Amino acid sequence: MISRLSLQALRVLRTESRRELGTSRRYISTSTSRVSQLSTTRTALLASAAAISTFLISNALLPTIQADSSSVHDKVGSKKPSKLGEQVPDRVHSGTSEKSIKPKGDLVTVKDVLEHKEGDEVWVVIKGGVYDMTEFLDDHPGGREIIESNRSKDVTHIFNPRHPSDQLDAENLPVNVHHLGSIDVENASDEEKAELMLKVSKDEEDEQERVERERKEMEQRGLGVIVNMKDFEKFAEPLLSKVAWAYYASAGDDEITKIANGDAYQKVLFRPRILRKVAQADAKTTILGHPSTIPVFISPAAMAKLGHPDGEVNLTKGAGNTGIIQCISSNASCSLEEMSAARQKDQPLFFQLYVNRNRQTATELIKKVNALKMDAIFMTADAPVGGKRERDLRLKGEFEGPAGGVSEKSGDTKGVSQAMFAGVDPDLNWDDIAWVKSLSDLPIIVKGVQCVEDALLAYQKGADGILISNHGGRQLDTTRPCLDVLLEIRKHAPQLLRPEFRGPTGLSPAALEDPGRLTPPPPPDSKQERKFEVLIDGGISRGTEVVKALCLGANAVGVGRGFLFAQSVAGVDGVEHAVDILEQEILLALRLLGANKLSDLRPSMVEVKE
Ligand SMILES: Cc1cc2nc3c(=O)[nH]c(=O)nc-3n(C[C@H](O)[C@H](O)[C@H](O)COP(=O)(O)O)c2cc1C
Repeated sequence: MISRLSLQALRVLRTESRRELGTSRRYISTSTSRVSQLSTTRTALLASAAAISTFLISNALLPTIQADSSSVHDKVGSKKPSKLGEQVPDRVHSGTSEKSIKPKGDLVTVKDVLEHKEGDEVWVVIKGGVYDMTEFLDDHPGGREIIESNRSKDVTHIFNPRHPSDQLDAENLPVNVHHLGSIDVENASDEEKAELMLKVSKDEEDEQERVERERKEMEQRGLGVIVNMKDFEKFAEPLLSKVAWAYYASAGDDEITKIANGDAYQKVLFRPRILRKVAQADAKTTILGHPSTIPVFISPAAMAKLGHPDGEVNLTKGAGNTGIIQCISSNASCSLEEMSAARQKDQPLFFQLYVNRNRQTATELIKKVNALKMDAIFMTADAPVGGKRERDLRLKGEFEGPAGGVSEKSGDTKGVSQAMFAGVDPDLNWDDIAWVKSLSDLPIIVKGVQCVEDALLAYQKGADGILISNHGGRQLDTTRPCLDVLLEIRKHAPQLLRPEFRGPTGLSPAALEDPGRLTPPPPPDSKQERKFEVLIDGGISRGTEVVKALCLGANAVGVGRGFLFAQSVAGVDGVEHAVDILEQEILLALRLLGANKLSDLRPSMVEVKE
């Protein structure tokens, strides 16, 4: 059976297929012997290729690059270009790469591909192109099994939702993946075509039908049925594939922290003030100096394409249209270029950095982030290794290939999450803040702070702020909810907060002395030496929760899953609707609290139940 995407590829190829077949035959045999010669030096090639291997982990967004003679400590391209798209680092293949001398556009017969079902060379077909993956097998973060078990197949429909659409462009292809030419489907027999196609299991067919049906139903319902952020999750579940749902919803072990993150906000209660003019209310703020219409940013969450074909680009567009800020994941399923192209003029974008264990690769990524005019780097520090996310692990077979299909469910295959962390440096440490700073002038935020000691260290080591986060409960389970970390910082290191937020929660003597004052003045000796922002995410789904976090001194909050589900349900419209819901809820909370704007908020407006 021919997959939908392959039919599309077939149509595209029809024009190309008229090219002379003899050439491609000659080319294939040449290429085969060349690869055989290369096999003697494979070890050496793999060693150097590993240095710049890509696909997904941090470097998914990276082009393959020539070894850079400049020091990794050089600041490169950190000055903002005047126009979007300027100063993108050169994307050059290694001059020694064999594939760079392969002619493009040659036709490879289906028969040739099928003949590689056995033997040393592992070929696959993706989006009409034939690729020799042999040298890349060990570098593939999802494991070699997924490629090996689908060798000589058209794997487009496994590839697409997990990789940026420009991943196969010459400049983004890992140096050890060789593009052999275009597949000649036109001249293949029906049997050969059938053999090339991945077998779609009944389960998978049913799932595709279910997803399409649910999407249509959702379109008919319209976004009016979604009145709060939790509704997005409810409506997203039926229209997501099992794999996507498991990946988005999963958290570490028993998911205790994930649940506690949200529940913690219930112990913070408001102390509203009355009889204040609240007709005018405004939720605008700045985050790291950049304007935002609400004090909420999109926390970086990978693999948005699992939920919607346009993936993270939905988040970029939705954020741009509503004036909020997206923090892009290192493991985004759209490329940085795709998101940059969708970015509006002057739209701020933050970038979340997983530091690759190969520091040259990490350096190139930071250079690229500089050159693409991102506005801050969020260095994720709570994920030296991936958490044990069991929903995801249980579906690992389905992640790797269609259930019941040709893909073998090997014990070594990885779920989506596990595949994500293969390249991350587990030795990332406090000195690396200085290292990142040596490569970029952008503000550095340490993401994943979970106790006051580390908040203090982040300040001491020169970070420009912290994101209190436990990765949405996806890492170490039974860590405290993020709100408790904010409370601990208030108690033991209030100097990290802005002066007006260092006072006590609840009733203060100053307020009793002047009950008409909405906000007691900041303590006189509370001069902050350096601008340092305290951000928080985890379990936030309500405007009231946003306002509570702000009363307690957070500059802004991040929302991860909420936006993933919103874009899954309705793409850009879903993101815009989510921002609208949050904005309305924040404004309502402000008004009912007796405040008109975020700068009115103070700790005295809440009380914390112990
Ligand atoms: C599906 C998913 C993928 C995520 N991917 C990343 C990531 O690539 N990098 C990162 O630093 N955090 C990642 N996170 C964590 C989020 O940035 C954020 O800390 C978390 O989602 C906040 O909790 P919430 O989902 O309850 O809002 C991810 C979270 C989810 C749910």
